[in-house]
Amino acid sequence: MEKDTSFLLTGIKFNKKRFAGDFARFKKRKQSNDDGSVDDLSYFKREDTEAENVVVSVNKKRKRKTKAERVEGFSVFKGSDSVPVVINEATEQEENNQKELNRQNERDLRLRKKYGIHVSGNNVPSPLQGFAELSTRYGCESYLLHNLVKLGFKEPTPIQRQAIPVLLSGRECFAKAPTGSGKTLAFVYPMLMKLKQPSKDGIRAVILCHTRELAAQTTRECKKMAKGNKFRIKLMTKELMRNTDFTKLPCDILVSTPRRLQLCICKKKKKIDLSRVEYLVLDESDKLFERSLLEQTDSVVKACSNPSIIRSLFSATLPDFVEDVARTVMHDAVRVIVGDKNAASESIKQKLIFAGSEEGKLLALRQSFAE
Ligand SMILES: Nc1ncnc2c1ncn2[C@@H]1O[C@H](COP(=O)(O)OP(=O)(O)OP(=O)(O)O)[C@@H](O)[C@H]1O
Repeated sequence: MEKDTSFLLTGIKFNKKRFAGDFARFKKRKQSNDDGSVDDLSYFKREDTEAENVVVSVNKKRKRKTKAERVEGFSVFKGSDSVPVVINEATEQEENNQKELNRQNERDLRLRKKYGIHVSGNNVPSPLQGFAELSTRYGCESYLLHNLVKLGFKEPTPIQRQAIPVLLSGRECFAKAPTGSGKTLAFVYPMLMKLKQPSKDGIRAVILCHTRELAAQTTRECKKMAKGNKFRIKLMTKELMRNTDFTKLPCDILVSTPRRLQLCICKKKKKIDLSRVEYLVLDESDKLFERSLLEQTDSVVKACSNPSIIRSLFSATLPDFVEDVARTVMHDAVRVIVGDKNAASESIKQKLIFAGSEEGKLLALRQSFAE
């Protein structure tokens, strides 16, 4: 027993003679080890390679540390060391993401400044650099891009740059931009992109306009932009109101004035169902919220009862009371303003003349018209 203990403490004294056969075999094996050609270590080698792969993106300092640890050769520690490396990698990834986000925010700010776009709201999507991004960022179908080319539109207008990404990201929106700045395309394109294909599920989008003329014009624009797809785009005419069984009307997008649509909502029979509407646009919304149209506009907004509806307000001016009323029904809306809020369009020339009196005012006006 004692002998056994000393054997453990002092190590092995190998009797070369007695174990000559084994010794010869052992020696052979040792030589092979020295050559470095033995397969036994291949498992660790493989592990080393894996460890190297893990640290590839980590900085050099950390890489050296891992190598030093590897020299000690304790695979069990190597294994546990890979945990902090992974955690560091995750932190580094987060840092990189944050840096990229900051860079993106700077790019967005620059672009907005360049085009006079002002936004407010949470996480406002980046403005479009060009129409090509409709395809790269949002997978826009080729027929829509083709229509842009046919219409001769090369670059998005400022309101289109910002309002389109907002609506495509499923956000509700207040948009204010001067007359003639391309607001129609800004709300029609995202609508067509989101609706994707015609469907028999009833009316899926409504565009409300304050006059019949504007409704007719918007319908024409909408049809031009949708060319190449079989969307059923209908204008609410007097005839349609009188003779249509709205329960059977094949229609994807309906354009109407609030008054006409309200009458169809209130019909006793064959009335219109707006409960599946996914997109509601109030064009020239400041006019739709005027006293004469407010009640009718309100009944249309209420009839569009789909909880996941996306509502948007487009207008050349955005009075505070319109925004206040609209905010009571809209969720997490983004406000997009091109130019100054409620300022006249830049294309309108303004001049201040000191007239002195009422008479002087008339004189100044006459003179101005004569110029
Ligand atoms: N990206 C674009 N590039 C060139 N022209 C465009 C672009 N987008 C729209 N337009 C054209 O600009 C004109 C004005 O557009 P639109 O009627 O949509 O303006 P709007 O802002 O809705 O004006 P309003 O306030 O009078 O309704 C139209 O003739 C339209 O075809």
